[in-house]
Amino acid sequence: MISVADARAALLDLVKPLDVETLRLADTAGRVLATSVSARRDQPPFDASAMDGYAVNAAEVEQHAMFKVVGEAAAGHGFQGRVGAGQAVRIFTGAPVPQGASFVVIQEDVHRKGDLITLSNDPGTNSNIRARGCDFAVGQTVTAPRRLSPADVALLAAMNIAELPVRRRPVVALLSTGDELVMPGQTPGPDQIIVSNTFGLKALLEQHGAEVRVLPIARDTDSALRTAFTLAEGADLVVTIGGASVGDHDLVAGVAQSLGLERSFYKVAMRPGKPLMAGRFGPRAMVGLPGNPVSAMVCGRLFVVPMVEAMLGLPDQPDRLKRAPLAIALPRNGPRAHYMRAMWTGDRLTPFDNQDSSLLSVLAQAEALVLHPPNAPAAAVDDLVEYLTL
Ligand SMILES: Nc1nc2c(c(=O)[nH]1)N[C@H]1C(S)=C(S)[C@@H](COP(=O)(O)OP(=O)(O)OC[C@H]3O[C@@H](n4cnc5c(N)ncnc54)[C@H](O)[C@@H]3O)O[C@H]1N2
Ligand code: MOO
Repeated sequence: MISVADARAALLDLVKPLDVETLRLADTAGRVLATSVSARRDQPPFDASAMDGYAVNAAEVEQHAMFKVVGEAAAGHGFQGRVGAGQAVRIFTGAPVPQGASFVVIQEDVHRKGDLITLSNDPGTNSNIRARGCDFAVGQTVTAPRRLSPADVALLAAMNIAELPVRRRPVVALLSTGDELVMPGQTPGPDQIIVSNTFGLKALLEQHGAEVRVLPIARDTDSALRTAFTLAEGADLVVTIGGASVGDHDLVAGVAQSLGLERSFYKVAMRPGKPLMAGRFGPRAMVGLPGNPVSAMVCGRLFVVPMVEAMLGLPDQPDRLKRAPLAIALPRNGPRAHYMRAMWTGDRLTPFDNQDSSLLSVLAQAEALVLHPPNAPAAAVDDLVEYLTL
């Protein structure tokens, strides 16, 4: 058995950043920017009015001052002349501030009669002008690698970048094995259950940017597994679920090795998830997840998500554990790192009583995984523990 940290390092060794593709800006949300890009313009490209009102020379602004309105500046239609002494230009939000003007008096502070305005209220000291380039200036960069948020996409649009270099999404083939499994919506036999891990992992990995292919469930025979593996052709990563343990029907390792898997490890000192396996499988990586549903999901979160991120070219961020006090005591731990499903009780964490790795109802309620390290002594109420937010 190897440690969680060694398993993580070995898994990251199996993958590398994928190719770069160019996409239209509108298709890039959630994708990972592969090369830094720079603004092609200043924003705003001119000094712009932030309010609807009247553009005047700041030196002339005082309560009761009067101006003659000589023209109009609207967004998309600037005023072409110059604002002279005693003059004002009617201006709207987003319009270029005309030459000669340096202050926008909001219309609420103005009394207008015909072409004449009087500053009826104190206009204050805020000029209501957004200086050219105050948002960003030409050449300002958005630095890669970066997963693009909706706000990033808006920023890149404003920078006039219509196409972007992004990493190809890693294709992950998910292969569930077991005679007991049927798809949701089917009628299970008396000894059967509904496959669940595939759906949880698909959701998890898609959330982190993978393109997931769900392969048909493989029966517990060598030939069914062989066929299933051939369907993973073209994937960057094959993830098997189940059949990883030591039982007579746990065939995954044997079949994969007969097809050329170079195993890099088998078994990790953790709970849940001990019978985790991984290796290089021809041109792709393979991870064999344990079948117990919580084990598969926890290993997916701790190990497969970082592999997806590495293929997307994102920097390795060893799961940054936070610390919080315990709401209940914990017994001493054995030799495996225990990732305990827990929920918040105020600002303290309460691991669930039942940590069995089959309990999806507990996992679904859990808000955090509390890490009880290998061979840790018993922990008391209010002792600080490390945790990972789910
Ligand atoms: N003698 C030993 N037995 C077991 C050991 C051990 O060390 N010695 N380890 C246990 C641990 S820990 C785990 S975890 C499991 C892992 O077993 P497998 O990876 O071989 O998984 P299966 O036996 O195929 O299934 C376990 C359990 O999970 C259900 N399952 C499987 N796949 C799915 C799926 N896609 N969706 C929903 N549920 C699934 C399956 O029906 C079983 O109930 O081994 C222990 N045994
Ligand atoms: O390692 Mo198993 O995953 O505890 O049920």
